[in-house]
Amino acid sequence: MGRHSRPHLVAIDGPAGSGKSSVSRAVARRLGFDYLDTGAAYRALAWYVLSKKIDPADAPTVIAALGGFDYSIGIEPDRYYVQVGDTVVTDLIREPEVSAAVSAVAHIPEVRSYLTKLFRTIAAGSPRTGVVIEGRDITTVVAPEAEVRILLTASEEARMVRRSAEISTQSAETVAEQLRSRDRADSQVVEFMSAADGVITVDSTHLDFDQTIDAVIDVINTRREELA
Ligand SMILES: Nc1ncnc2c1ncn2[C@@H]1O[C@H](COP(=O)(O)OP(=O)(O)OP(=O)(O)O)[C@@H](O)[C@H]1O
Ligand SMILES: Nc1ccn([C@@H]2O[C@H](COP(=O)(O)O)[C@@H](O)[C@H]2O)c(=O)n1
Repeated sequence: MGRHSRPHLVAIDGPAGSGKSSVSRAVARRLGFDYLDTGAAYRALAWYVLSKKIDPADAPTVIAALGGFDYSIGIEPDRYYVQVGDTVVTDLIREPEVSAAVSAVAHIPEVRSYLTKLFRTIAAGSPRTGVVIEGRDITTVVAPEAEVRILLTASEEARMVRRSAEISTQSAETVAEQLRSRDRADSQVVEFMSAADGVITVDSTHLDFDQTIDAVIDVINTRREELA
């Protein structure tokens, strides 16, 4: 794929466990786009501050630590990795300690503006024709100008069932409570439970994984036709 002036953006937001990462990655693969997981950067920063024994809620110290936060992420759907310095943290950032700490760093406005700039730079540098970028504030803050903006949602019950099917080391109740409390904490700083103006909702509660991918692709195709 040759260089182009600016990749097309598909912005996808939604609550924890709604399928943003898995669906976005599959959609990107189908379209030949790159895929940018923005939650990975918040998680990697949480991992980094924990590794430095910094309290994730100590805003001035977390902000000071941003200078040493050497972050990289793979945006090709089939070459996904997350790295901080020399350490590959792809799996480490999914550990429960990191999930429990991530909302605290995400609450810090300086962290949000720092990472927002980073996401824009990474997306703009994609050599592909488009990037699917997913998170909590992509449709509203990171890329409100995206050609396609989607809120991917599912009932709380469906999200809990899907997430607890993935995690065998914790009880279903623990997984559900962690998901709920992360959504509660995140909702204090970003709006991702309801769609902003111009954002299309895809509710996957009664769709299986492949049907959800098809529903997202349908929204993208319809929007492209409208813009053509
Ligand atoms: N429509 C669907 N039907 C069944 N399972 C699904 C569906 N969509 C996603 N899943 C599964 O739900 C689980 C959670 O999805 P995923 O990790 O992509 O969510 P997420 O929104 O990125 O979560 P988080 O914000 O917590 O990282 C995964 O196991 C995924 O395969
Ligand atoms: N655009 C975003 C993306 C993520 N966050 C914060 O990161 C956490 C982890 O995100 P996952 O998508 O991997 O679950 C999330 O709970 C938020 O605290 C964010 O603030 N904005």
